[in-house]
Amino acid sequence: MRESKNYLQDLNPAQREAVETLYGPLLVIAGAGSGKTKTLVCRMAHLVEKGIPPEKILLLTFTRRAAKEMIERASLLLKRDFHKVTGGTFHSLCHTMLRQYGTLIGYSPNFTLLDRTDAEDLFNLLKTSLGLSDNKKRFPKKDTLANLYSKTLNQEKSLEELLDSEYPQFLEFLPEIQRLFVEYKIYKKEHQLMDYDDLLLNWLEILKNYPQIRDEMGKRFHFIMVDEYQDTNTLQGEIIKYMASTHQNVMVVGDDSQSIYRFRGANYRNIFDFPKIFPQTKIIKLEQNYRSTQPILDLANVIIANSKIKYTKTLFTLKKEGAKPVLFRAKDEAETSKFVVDKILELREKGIKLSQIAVLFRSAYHSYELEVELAKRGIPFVKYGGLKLLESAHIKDLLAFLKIILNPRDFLSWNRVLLLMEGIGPRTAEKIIQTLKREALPTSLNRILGLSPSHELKRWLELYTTIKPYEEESPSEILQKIWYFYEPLFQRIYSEDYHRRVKDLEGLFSLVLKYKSLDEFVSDLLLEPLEITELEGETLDEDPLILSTIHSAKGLEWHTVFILSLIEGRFPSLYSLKNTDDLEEERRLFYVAVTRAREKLFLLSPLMVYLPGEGKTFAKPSRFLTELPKTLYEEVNYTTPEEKSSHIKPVTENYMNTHYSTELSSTSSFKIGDFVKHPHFGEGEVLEVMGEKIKVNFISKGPTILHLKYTQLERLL
Ligand SMILES: Nc1ncnc2c1ncn2[C@@H]1O[C@H](COP(=O)(O)OP(=O)(O)OP(=O)(O)O)[C@@H](O)[C@H]1O
Repeated sequence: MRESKNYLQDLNPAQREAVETLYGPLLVIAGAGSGKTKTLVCRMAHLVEKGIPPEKILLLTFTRRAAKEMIERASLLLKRDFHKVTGGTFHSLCHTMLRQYGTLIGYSPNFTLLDRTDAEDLFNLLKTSLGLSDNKKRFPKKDTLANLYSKTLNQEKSLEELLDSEYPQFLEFLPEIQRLFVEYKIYKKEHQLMDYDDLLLNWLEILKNYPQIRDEMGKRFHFIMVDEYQDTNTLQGEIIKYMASTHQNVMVVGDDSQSIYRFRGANYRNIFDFPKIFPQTKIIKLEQNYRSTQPILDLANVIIANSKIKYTKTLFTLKKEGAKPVLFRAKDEAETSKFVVDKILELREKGIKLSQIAVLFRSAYHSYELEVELAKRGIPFVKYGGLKLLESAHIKDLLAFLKIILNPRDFLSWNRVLLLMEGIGPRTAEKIIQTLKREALPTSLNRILGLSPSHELKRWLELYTTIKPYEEESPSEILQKIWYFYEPLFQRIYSEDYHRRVKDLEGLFSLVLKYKSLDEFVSDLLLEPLEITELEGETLDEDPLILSTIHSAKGLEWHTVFILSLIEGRFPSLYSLKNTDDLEEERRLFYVAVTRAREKLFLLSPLMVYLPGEGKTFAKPSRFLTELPKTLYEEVNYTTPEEKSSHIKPVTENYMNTHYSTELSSTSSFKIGDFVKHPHFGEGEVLEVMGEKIKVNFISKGPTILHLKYTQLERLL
């Protein structure tokens, strides 16, 4: 919805108060769909209307795209240019500031950013050089080490405490891990590298130790606004404290019930601690929801009412009418997919655009079955939240080339680049790197060429020494040159699927055209990794249906929302079941999913799912479903349109229970002597039937007791 010129009059009293409170600390607790984005946009416009120059405003958001959109909306509102507002993520702010002020702590302006996999590779490298990978087979792997390191910084826990609670099997390696972490820090500093956490840590260090920088920041950004405050981490909370210390003009907006990034270090307590850091804080709650109908909100309110710590708020709406959310418990995922696709087609016939419908899920793989069905029935869709572009090897290759152009001392990237070349293995790569460490290019050119006869190395070094990233060449010209060199290597290395991969590269080539500096291009790619779908840009006849993980659906809304796989072990996810805090986060995730729907909500919970190694297995309905009073939703039975003309019928008794028990009794009708087949253990003979349990003598593993409820056996004779 576009704001009108009389934007203040469009606001409700709470929103208006938030917009008109310009000075001092302000905490806005905004329920889902209560107009927090609208409030931020209007406040930004109001600041400028009151004479504040846009360059004095800092807007921190969860994604760069969100900041850009808000700034555009504010400028439309006042019909004024807002491009001087500084908007972006915490990481991008810190990155910009460190390029400018990093020299204070020993970093040159062209330091290199390490993404997560680079950080893991560095751990591997150091592990080998410290001799920790050879003898100690059970030493933690590189991803565990990177994860642990990041957690020690973000969770205010010592390494020992973290190991004790999460990886007790590695406690015996405490001194070695500690040493590794020290080496990791030294290496980064020596080679001008910063990982994602360093961006926050280093900027915070400068803010803490240099009062003159705090003053400078206070003058530069006289008004600070932070969106999605519930998903900031402890370091980000501290950065805000220092950035606003001279004037305290800081507004943060968030919804504690929508905090879903704990697993990445977010600390939802930040929102509760804000008034402690800024004792003058004014708190405003936004509780009127403009998005969903009352029946959807009733469900959402019950879900979150069970949360342990929260700012109590109850969402209400003036949209009282509306259909109750629908629960459908299909026989299996195939039936779920058919149901979802039939409903989507029905909605499309009623005039709802596909792009106004979203299918949400906890993990990207939950939609695989549905994707097949959609493809079969010719429904166009895009999927968000899957693989990030940066995780694909070919993009990492290209980035490595760009990174060594920007920072010749980025030896991690040198290593990747060298290993791509024919005739160069790890030992030669190491020799070349040692030479480069002693003597930079082009002086060391002949010495390096003497280390390997590889033609590709020769071609690369000749090209490398001619590229001048900080002078006349544009980022797109540089990328073209690299591609010219890399293309034959790319076709050789990825010979099986380079046709598919080349599509991502095409996207990258169109993206680079927008950039004037190579440094900015590389930093942006690393700071906000694009999803593959964002680059595909295929032209379709019709806007596609949205498939998305719930994390990627944050902040968005659709006419109709389907939520898949509401079963134990999937949603809530398996890893969360042991820990109350993780389980709480899953609940909030469910709340986020439900509150994305404007008019219609479908909850899907199949009775059986396919588990690798287990075959088809009975599924337990999600605890989030069983907690809900039955009056809040309508459970439906379903037969496909081919089977019946009226395809949805309300269920009179509890469909799930009856259906479930019939399946059970039919499976328990085995008798002694039956030959059966198990998807994992293979064939065997029934020795004993004990109620819901059965004892089978498998050819592969001998007598085994199985629980019929959780296993799938097929009778062979
Ligand atoms: N005062 C208002 N009058 C009419 N519509 C409003 C008002 N405030 C917000 N809306 C509408 O409500 C919807 C939700 O608003 P918005 O996206 O700003 O919510 P949000 O708080 O950011 O949601 P969430 O946190 O759930 O993502 C939008 O369509 C917006 O235009």
